[in-house]
Amino acid sequence: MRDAEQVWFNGGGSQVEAMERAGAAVAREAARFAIGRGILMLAGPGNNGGDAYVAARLLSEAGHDVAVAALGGKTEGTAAEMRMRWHGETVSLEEAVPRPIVIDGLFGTGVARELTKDVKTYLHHIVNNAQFSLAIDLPSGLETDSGDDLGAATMDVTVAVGSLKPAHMLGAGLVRCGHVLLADIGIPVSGPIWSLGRPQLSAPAVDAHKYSRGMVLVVEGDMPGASRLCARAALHGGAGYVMLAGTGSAEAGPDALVHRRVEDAGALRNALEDERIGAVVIGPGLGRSDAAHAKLDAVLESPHRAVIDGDALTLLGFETADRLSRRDALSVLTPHAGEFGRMFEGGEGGKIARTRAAAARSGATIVHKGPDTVIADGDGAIVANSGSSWLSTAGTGDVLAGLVGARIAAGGSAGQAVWLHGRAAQLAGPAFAADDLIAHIAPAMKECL
Ligand SMILES: NC(=O)C1=CN([C@@H]2O[C@H](COP(=O)(O)OP(=O)(O)OC[C@H]3O[C@@H](n4cnc5c(N)ncnc54)[C@H](OP(=O)(O)O)[C@@H]3O)[C@@H](O)[C@H]2O)[C@@H](O)CC1
Ligand SMILES: Nc1ncnc2c1ncn2[C@@H]1O[C@H](COP(=O)(O)OP(=O)(O)O)[C@@H](O)[C@H]1O
Ligand SMILES: [K+]
Repeated sequence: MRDAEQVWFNGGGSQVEAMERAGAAVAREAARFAIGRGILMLAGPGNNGGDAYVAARLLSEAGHDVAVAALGGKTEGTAAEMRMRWHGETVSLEEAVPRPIVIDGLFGTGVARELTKDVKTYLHHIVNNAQFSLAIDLPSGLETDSGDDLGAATMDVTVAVGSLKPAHMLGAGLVRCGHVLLADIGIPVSGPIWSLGRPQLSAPAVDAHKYSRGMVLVVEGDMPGASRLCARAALHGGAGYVMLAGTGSAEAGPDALVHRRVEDAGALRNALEDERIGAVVIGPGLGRSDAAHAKLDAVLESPHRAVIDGDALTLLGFETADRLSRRDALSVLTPHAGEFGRMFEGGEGGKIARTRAAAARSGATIVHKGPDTVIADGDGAIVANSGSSWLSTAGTGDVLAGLVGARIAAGGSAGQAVWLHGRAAQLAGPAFAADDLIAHIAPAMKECL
């Protein structure tokens, strides 16, 4: 957004115009929710405060009862001009009395440090005593690029100005922003970060056969239940043929699953000679023994697309970037936060920046899981909110790994799998077990055809 604004200003766009549009968008949304109730506008010293003064003026002109609570501090440039154009009631933040509607324009993308104790106390008091709260661009005290909480209050609605910022989809932002509305202010925005939308999938071609649909080999581990969840998810994720390679019982269904007896890494290498394999999944329930490590080596040395999950990620540890950058075929890593930390220590910035850096170092696609899943590769990053915190139950990661295997075996993407996984969870409703999620993959897929 900062870059887009700069390009727009360089091309003759004016800051006054941008701020008028931002303030107008905020006023429009606030008016819809205010329905005649008194409004308290919190205005900070920067451009976020500038937007607030514009919105206050427009709402007041439209007949709303508006008071401004201003935070001290030096206001300069366009924001100072907007402050001067406001002629209504103004008090200091300390003097402000809560009103039914609060609009928070203290800080936006320019928040630079923790809110002071005083500012935080006033802000929370006013927001908590309002009937409805709306943040301009970001809840004040939410760090833009990471979603880290520097003292923000929890808002009902946030009006994102011009484009979503990472904090609208990451970390504490998931709770603090409330419902996020996007206001177009006529500044074209493009960049390497997107939010995940519903994918467009197609039914198999008329002349499809099981191998052309995508064949997935799942390496069975010490915990065969995890591997089976993964293999079943691959079957329902659209794969034409799913083989479970290990020593577990073939009696544990489903019958459509092909069991191949694979005792050790040598036998796995033989199985991997099959050129029809579209993707290999290793990691769910794998275990961390030497035998597991040898199987992982066999997969990494194979020419197949690979999904690397769970224990396999921990086995790779800090060697991940080195090992994977030597692979020619696509590798998709699916770590949760703990596994990510065991592979890529430290790193600068928020989750998006750290995941992109890891993808660049390893040459892999990285699905960095959590309520704010970040999918990064050399082209950029996609952020996905699954929309179901019920996913926080054992085994759902195994289901995701199988889905990723099915999608990439069919020439699709990890993003498709993440969307299907999240949507299946929404359709499954509350308190499901990972097994139950699988039955909801097909209905989720139906929405994409
Ligand atoms: N660019 C544009 O034209 C457009 C921008 N737009 C709007 O501008 C917003 C970005 O504005 P911005 O860059 O001025 O930053 P902003 O969020 O107002 O905060 C900076 C001010 O706060 C202060 N401050 C920071 N942290 C603090 C703390 N913890 N405690 C106390 N003070 C603190 C900081 O002071 P300093 O750090 O210098 O001491 C500075 O004075 C953006 O979110 C959108 O709403 C739209 O109008 C569209 C056009
Ligand atoms: N609070 C949450 N909200 C949304 N999705 C979540 C949440 N917690 C976990 N998930 C998702 O659930 C899955 C859990 O995977 P993982 O942690 O590997 O679990 P397991 O290893 O038990 O299968 C991931 O897809 C993750 O993104
Ligand atoms: K704000």
